[in-house]
Amino acid sequence: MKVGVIGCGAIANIIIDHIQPKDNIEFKYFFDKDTEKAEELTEKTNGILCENLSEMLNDVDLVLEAASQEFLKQYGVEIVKHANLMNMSIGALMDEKFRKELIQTSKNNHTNIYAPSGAVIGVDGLKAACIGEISSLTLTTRKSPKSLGIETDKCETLFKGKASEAVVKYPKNMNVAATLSLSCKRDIDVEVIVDPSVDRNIHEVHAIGSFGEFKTITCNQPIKANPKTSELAALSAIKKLKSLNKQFHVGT
Ligand SMILES: NC(=O)C1=CN([C@@H]2O[C@H](COP(=O)(O)OP(=O)(O)OC[C@H]3O[C@@H](n4cnc5c(N)ncnc54)[C@H](OP(=O)(O)O)[C@@H]3O)[C@@H](O)[C@H]2O)C=CC1
Ligand SMILES: O=C([O-])CC(=O)C(=O)O
Repeated sequence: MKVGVIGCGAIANIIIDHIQPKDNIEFKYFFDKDTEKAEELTEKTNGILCENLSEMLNDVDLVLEAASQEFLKQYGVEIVKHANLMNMSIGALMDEKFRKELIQTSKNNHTNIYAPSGAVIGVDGLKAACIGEISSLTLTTRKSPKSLGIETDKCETLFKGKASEAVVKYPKNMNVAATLSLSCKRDIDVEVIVDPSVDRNIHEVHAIGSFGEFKTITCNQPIKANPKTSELAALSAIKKLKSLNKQFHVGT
């Protein structure tokens, strides 16, 4: 599988460091608006540096988007006309008009869109549970001021509302709210808490439905290069990428 990478920051670096020759995944093209970051990955992989997206589109099986919601909204539809898409900035897909256009275009062009579970556990169980009725589904995210990009010494709720609003207000911190929402086709209830006493990115999910009830707490190790982002997000993409070459699939 030949892959083009858009966004050569924290997630892309972890992914590339973990993929081995036996995985049969070739990271070939790299683009980032920060050219130095793209150059670093190009050198590391002996790949090709791109000045724009179109330079890679006709020669890749899959584009890995690890850039931003803004990029995905602007170029996602163009990508799925040519190649499969793995997108990390899933918050962009809470925009229904964009999501429908993206999915319809991928259908028309026989390409696929993969959104890894990202920085939250339990998406597998939630997808299964949603076959039945879900009566309540909430996400409480607790992050340090550094992770949220603010300065404060007070622990307080910064936001309470729907996932669709959270991904707009916190585009670099609340993609998990979109993953949970889209995995069960509802705009879930979200609370964002800034807590100076934590050094992890913590996501608590509480689901109640006809299946029963579950509570999960993911205490994520932030990535040093970008404390907004948790290591698990990159690891979930690695697992998903590797699964695309496999015949045996465990879990939903
Ligand atoms: N699904 C999930 O659970 C999670 C998703 N994410 C999301 O994944 C994405 C990548 O995260 P991460 O690797 O930590 O981010 P980083 O900021 O470390 O890396 C992203 C890189 O992409 C570049 N970039 C941003 N917008 C564009 C654009 N329009 N065109 C070209 N390059 C662009 C950035 O440049 P610059 O720095 O100059 O903006 C940066 O170099 C983010 O959107 C993040 O919010 C993160 C964590 C969890
Ligand atoms: O990495 C995390 O903990 C979550 C995150 O940034 C996001 O959902 O965008």
